[in-house]
Parts: sequence; structure tokens; C-alpha cells
Amino acid sequence: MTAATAAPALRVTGLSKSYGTHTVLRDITVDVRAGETLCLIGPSGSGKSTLLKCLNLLETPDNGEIWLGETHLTAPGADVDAARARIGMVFQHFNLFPHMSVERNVSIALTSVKGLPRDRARETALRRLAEVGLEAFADRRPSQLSGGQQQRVAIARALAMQPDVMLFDEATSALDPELVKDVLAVMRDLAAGGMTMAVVTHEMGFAREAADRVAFMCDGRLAEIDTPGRIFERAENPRLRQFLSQVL
Ligand SMILES: Nc1ncnc2c1ncn2[C@@H]1O[C@H](COP(=O)(O)OP(=O)(O)OP(=O)(O)O)[C@@H](O)[C@H]1O
Repeated sequence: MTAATAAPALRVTGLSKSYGTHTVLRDITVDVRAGETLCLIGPSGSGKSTLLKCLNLLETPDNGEIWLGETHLTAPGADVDAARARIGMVFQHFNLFPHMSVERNVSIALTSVKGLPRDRARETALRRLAEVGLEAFADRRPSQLSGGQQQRVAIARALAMQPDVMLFDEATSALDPELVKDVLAVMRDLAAGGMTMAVVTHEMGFAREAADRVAFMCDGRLAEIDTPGRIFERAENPRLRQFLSQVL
């Protein structure tokens, strides 16, 4: 948690999304301020992951606008690839290239997308790996790392592109419980360091301690958004109370 500024780094207004007749997101308006960590919590199927995928334009919203700083991502003709390069995404499954070294997994987009020379890309990758505590593993293959270490490589890979915003979609859900801690510690460090982050999580401890604000999603709506203190301690919304009683 850090002092976020008032300026929205990411702004969503009136976002809706349906799959066929199934409406998954209903008129979502929310912003993530520069330097803020916003955690998205809520029951399974409430639309958290779909919202995150819309933010990264992996899904196309039916209605509404998404702004990344001053860039209107949902405008007709918007440069989606350029926008995506400014957004780091970390998924539940880390999808590292198994035939490449850890370092190459982190540096590949720096050479292929950003056009950096190989030695500078490696230098940057090693710095990013050091930030997640894995510099010593740079020349290993992903299969020689634990799941938690692989997820930290995926975080380093996203950070290497110097994104404006990091999106985490249940980054620890696929990990064995004993491996979750190290990944959350890296995410906490990022939050404390002022990275702008939107984090879909089932880790209520993380949301309570690391978030600046917590958004509770329910049936495709953003039902509550407030400080962790007010979300977890007061929980006046009955659906939120019910949700928390099941997960805490
Ligand atoms: N590609 C898709 N096609 C059809 N329905 C989808 C698709 N993706 C998601 N859904 C549906 O949209 C709803 C919201 O899914 P979403 O994954 O966003 O929820 P969630 O809150 O992230 O859930 P969880 O916590 O279980 O991951 C669910 O009912 C899901 O079945």
C-alpha cells in the first residue's frame, strides 16, 4: 500500500459485457489511481476475471470506455498492441516458454517487441529477476523451478516491459499453499513501491494488507468499493457480509 495520487492511471466507465444472453459485466465504472493497488474480490462467477480481461483488451466490452492515462483504448481504431505493451498481465497459469532459459523468457519481448539489443535485454532481465529474488536462476529452464518461482518469473517478464499498470488475475490460485507466500511478497513489494495494480484475488489477507482500495463484485456489478478497513471491518452490504463470512 502506498500513497496513490488522485490521477487515474486506468479509468473504466459504463462497461458492460455479455456472452450471448448471459450478462457478465453490468455498467462498471471504476478507476485505478496512479500508484494505487486496487483488489477485486467477490464470489466465483461474479465477473472479476472478465473485467480484468476487458482492461487488457483480451475481451471486447459491449459498451463503455476504458482509458489508460490519456489514451482511449476502446476508441475505434485505437492501437491495441501499443496499449497492451503498456499493461503487464499476470495470469493464474504462467505460460513460460519451456525451451527457453528463465532469462530469455523475461527478455524475449524486449528484443522482439521493443527491439533492444540482446545484451541490454539480458541486463534488464537480470535486474528484473533480481527484484523477484531469482537472479541466480537466470540460466535454468522453467521446469527446474517451483511453481511459485515460475510465477515470479512471469511477474519479472511483465515488469521488464516497464508497464504503466500491472493486472494480476488470481496469480496464486494455481500454486501449492506453501508457494503462495513468496509470490504475494513480491506483489506486496510492488504495491509498496508505487506500482499501479489491479489484482483479482481470493487472498483476503493480501487484499486487507496490501490494497489501497478493495472492490467487491457481485453478479457482474461493482457492488462496493472502499478502503480495506471499511470493506472488511464494517461490511454493511449484506452480499459482501455473506461473501466474507464464507471466505474468512
Ligand atoms: N469466454 C466465455 N464465454 C462464455 N461465458 C464466459 C466466458 N468467460 C467467462 N464466462 C462466464 O462469465 C461469468 C463470469 O466469469 P469470470 O471468470 O469473469 O468470473 P470470476 O468472478 O473471475 O470467477 P472466479 O472467481 O471463479 O474466477 C461466469 O459465469 C463465466 O462462466
